[in-house]
This record gives sequence, C-alpha cells and structure tokens, in this order.
Amino acid sequence: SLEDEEIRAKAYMKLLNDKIAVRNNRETIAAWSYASNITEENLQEQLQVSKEAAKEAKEDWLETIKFNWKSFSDYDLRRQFEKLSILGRSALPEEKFLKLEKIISDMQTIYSTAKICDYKNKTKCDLSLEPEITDILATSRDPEELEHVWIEWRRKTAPAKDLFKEYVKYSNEAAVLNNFTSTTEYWLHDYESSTFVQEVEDIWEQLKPLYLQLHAYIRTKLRERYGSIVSKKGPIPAHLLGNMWAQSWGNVADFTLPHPSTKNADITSEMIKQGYDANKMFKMAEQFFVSLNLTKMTPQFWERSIFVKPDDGRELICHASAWDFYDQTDFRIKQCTSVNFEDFTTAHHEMGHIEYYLQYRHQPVTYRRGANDGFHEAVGDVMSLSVSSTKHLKRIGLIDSNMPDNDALDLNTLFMIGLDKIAFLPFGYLMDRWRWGIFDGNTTSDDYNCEWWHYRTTIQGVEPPVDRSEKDFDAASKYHIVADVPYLRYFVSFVIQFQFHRAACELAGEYDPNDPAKPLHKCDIYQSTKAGEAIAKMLQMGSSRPWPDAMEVLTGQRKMDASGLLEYFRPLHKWLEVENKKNGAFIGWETTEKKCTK
Ligand SMILES: C=C(C[SeH])C(=O)N1CCC[C@H]1C(=O)O
Ligand SMILES: [Zn+2]
Repeated sequence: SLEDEEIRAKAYMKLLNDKIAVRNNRETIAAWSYASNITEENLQEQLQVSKEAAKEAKEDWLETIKFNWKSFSDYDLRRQFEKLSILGRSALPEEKFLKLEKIISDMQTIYSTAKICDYKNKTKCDLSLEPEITDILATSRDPEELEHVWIEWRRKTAPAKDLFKEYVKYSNEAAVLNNFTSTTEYWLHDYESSTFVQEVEDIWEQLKPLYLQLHAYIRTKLRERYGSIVSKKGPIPAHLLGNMWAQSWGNVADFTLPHPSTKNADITSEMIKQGYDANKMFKMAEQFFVSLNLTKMTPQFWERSIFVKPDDGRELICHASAWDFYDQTDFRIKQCTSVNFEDFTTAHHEMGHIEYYLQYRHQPVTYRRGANDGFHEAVGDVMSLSVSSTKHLKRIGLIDSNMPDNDALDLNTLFMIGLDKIAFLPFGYLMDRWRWGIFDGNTTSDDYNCEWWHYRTTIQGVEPPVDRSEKDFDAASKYHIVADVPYLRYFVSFVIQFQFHRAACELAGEYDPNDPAKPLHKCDIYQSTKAGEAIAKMLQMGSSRPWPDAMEVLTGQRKMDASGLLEYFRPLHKWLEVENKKNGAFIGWETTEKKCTK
C-alpha cells in the first residue's frame, strides 16, 4: 500500500542521505586538493573521483525515482524526494560529463594562473590577479598604468572563449536531461518562484535612482581628478574605479569622500599600523559571530583552512571560497588574504558561509544549502554591516575613539559602504542577464563580447578604456564566468542583507524606525544574543522550507524588497541629490559611440 511504501521510503531516504554525505565528502576532498594546488595529478584525481561519484549518483537516482513520492503525505519526505529527483550534471553520459568537468577546470586554471607584465618594469612579468594586479587597481592613480593592467588581464584570460562555447553546449544538454529548457531555468529553480526574474527586475528599477545619483557624483569627482578622459555625460571608463570589474568602488573613496577634511582614518593603513595579519582578521571575525552566541569555528577549520597565499611556488585558485566537507566537523576557508579593509570584509563574508554550514549541519544532506543561494551570500555581509559602522570601528580601535561623532564622519562612513553596496547592484544584476541570453540562445558566440559591453554600458554605465571587438572575450576576466558560478545570488544577497540587518538591529535595540537618534546605518548588533538567536533560527532551517518561510523567521516578511537598502542609505541618497544639483551634474549617461565592433 501507499502507507507501506511511505514507511519504506522514510528508511530509504535516511540511508540515502548518509550515503550522499560520504560521497560529497570524497568529492570535496578531491576538489579541495586541486583548488589549493593546481597540478595535472590533482586534476586527474579530481576527475576520477567525480566520475565515480556521478556513476553512483545516477544509480541512486534510478532507485529514487521509482518511489511514488508525489503522493506521499509527509511534506518533508516529499520535499526531499523532489530535490533528489533532479539528478543534475551527472545525468550526462559519462564522457560528456567528464568533458564538462574538465572544461570548467581548464577555464578556472587559465584564470587562476594568468600572469601579466608590469607597466613600469616591462621585464617583470609575474604579476597575478591576487595580490599584485588587485593592489595596482586599488592604489594606482596613473590612468595609463590602470589601462595597461585592465587590457593585459583581459588579453590573458580571453583564451577561455573556445572552452566557454563548449561549456554552454554541454551545460544546456545537461539541463535538458533534467527537464529544464536551458541552464537558465536550471539555475533559477533554486529560487522556487516562477516570477523571480520579474521580482528582481522590479527591485532593480526601485534601486536605479539611487545608483544614478552615486554614478553621477563619482563621474564628477573622477573628471576632477583625471580630466577629459572622463566625459561629462557619458559612461565612466571602467579602469578608473579601483576594481578590475568596476563592481565595487571603495578604492576611490580617498579622493571622492563627501567631507575630505574629516580624515576618515584610512582603515587599511590603521590595520597595517596595528600589525594586523590574516590570522588576526579571521580570529576577530569569529569573535563577532561568537558575540552573538553563534557557533565558533571547529578545530579542523583552524588546522586546514588556507588564509594566506602559499609562497612555495604552487599554483592555486585564489578566489575566496568557503567549503563544507559534509562530515559535520570539517569546514574550511581558502582565501589569499591581504591586510586591508576589503579583505577584512571578505573574511566576514566567507565566515558567514561557514556559520551557515555549522547552523544546518544537523539537517539531512538534502537540506544543507541556503534557503536560496542569496541567503548564503548574505550571512557574512550582515555581520560586516555592523563591523563597518563608525561605532564598531571605534570599538575595535580602527577609528580613533576620540574622533568627534559628527555628521561629516557619519556621512563619510555611509558613503564608503555605499561605494561597495550601491555600486555593485547593476553588476550583480547584469552578470546573469548576459549568461541567460547565451544559454537561451538569444546571444550567439559571434556576439558574446559586444553583448557583454551592451549590458555593461546600458545597465552599469561603464565603458571600456579602449575599443573592444569580438576578438576579445572580456567576461572571462571575471571568476564566476569561467568557474560556472551563478551570480544572481549576489544581487539577491545585496538586497535581502539589508532586510536581515534591519530586523537584527531592531531585535538588538539598535534601530527604531520612529527614533531619528537610532537610524539604521548607525546600528551595530555586536554582542546582541537576541539578534543572534533569531539569525541562528533562520540559518538552522537550511533549505528545508521555501525561502519565504526562512526569511519570515528573522524578519516577519515573506518577500524580497528594496526597502531595507533604501532606508539604510536614505541620508546618503539625499546628500547626493543636493550635491549633484549643486554641481549641475548630468544624471545618467548618453551611450552614443559604439565601443565594441563586431
Ligand atoms: C567573496 C566571494 C566568494 Se562567494 C565572491 O565571489 N563575491 C562576494 C561579493 C561578490 C562576489 C565577487 O567577488 O564577485
Ligand atoms: Zn560568498
């Protein structure tokens, strides 16, 4: 009978979850070995383990789909079967599965091992993205040098283009084998909502006015600094914004601050002066989580993580990442940390992933994921919003505690956070818009690059420093494109993290919508176990329920909305409108000349 089958299915699901945990552990160990030491031997080992895991997963899947799970009465059991009824990439025939795995590894290797020559010293040709090229983009104020590294990095990563075309083909084949129309639908399935793309578009439209104000102000300041290479009304040249992808503008804060005289002690130089190192940065991050009564890092975390780029000559993937080894004790971060505030923020971001792993480690493996992928990216950033507050920076001594707590300092701090959070939004939105167009067949490989610049120009309002063509493949200059990592999760995170922050701040008594003395941007939830407990309750759910249920546990809301972010930046939004009017700044940009020819 169906009842008997459901009882049998429960026992089956318990055993299957334990089996998947062991399989995932083996795969993750092999993936870690390769990612932390790129050698042919480690690649072959990883491909071998993936092959075996895919074969076993397919056998399990054939058993799983035999159950009449859609008719089961138990919601939880139905939900676990529903998730496991989607096999994923292992649905590909073995040799295509392996080809796809190798293509993604090879694209990542091109990116992770790419080196360029220095602008000044033409014989020095061992510059990696981290830390050398990243530091140049952050600190150089020589537009020629910035243009050189911008062009050279793209020249060295563009060779991934042919592999990317193959990747699109195999990825779509896998999606179709899973009954999705393309990879786009396969990626969006995580959000469990047929209107999710529309919801994201609506939110971007609500946030656009704030972005346009910041964009106009920054263009004015860049034109003051660099002259006519920055036009009055056109898009901003992408190489001048302090970041390889112009996705966060925090590195141009020093000459764009609203109140430059209020020397916002440069936090990074303060960290260096106080002898910060990577280990101290991660210990301090852990201390913040523990102050909320969240779970501390495990012994394995401290023994096995990589916090500093190894100097033994090995090649490795430096892009920061957080790893769950599915044995409820082994969790690791791999980050090539530099001592600066940006990497201090990233340390909190990565530890947010680890905290989520810790909070849901008792769940069956099928539920050990974020409520949606945006949740996973938001956890650490919620902590960083408190850590970045003037109040907290004074608490930990990175802002001189007898700096007067005046509006100038307050606005400068809010502005610096805005240079990361507001500037990011169009980039977070366009990255997958461009890829969806390719997966859906609207953008062919003849148009990859000029379509990329179409989105970059029309949505983000940036343009290349020199003309581009279809001989270039600029999207491959970004890790997530070559590493098969969806990106919508970051746009979602940058929106919902302010909803989470607002709820946590209210619980901490740090924010009161009716008390102008307690605005959202001044909140620091440090040591609030009340806020911590509510956050923990949301995280413990993993993906066991649809994400609105998880969001409701912390915020009482069931919808993603822009109100948290807009409320947080309201004072800055107002200041930018007044300042832009004063400067007669043109709001938006005219996209006249084509900067990309077929
Ligand atoms: C830090 C990580 C690892 Se999940 C990252 O990729 N982030 C964090 C912010 C956006 C995105 C990026 O660097 O592009
Ligand atoms: Zn992340």
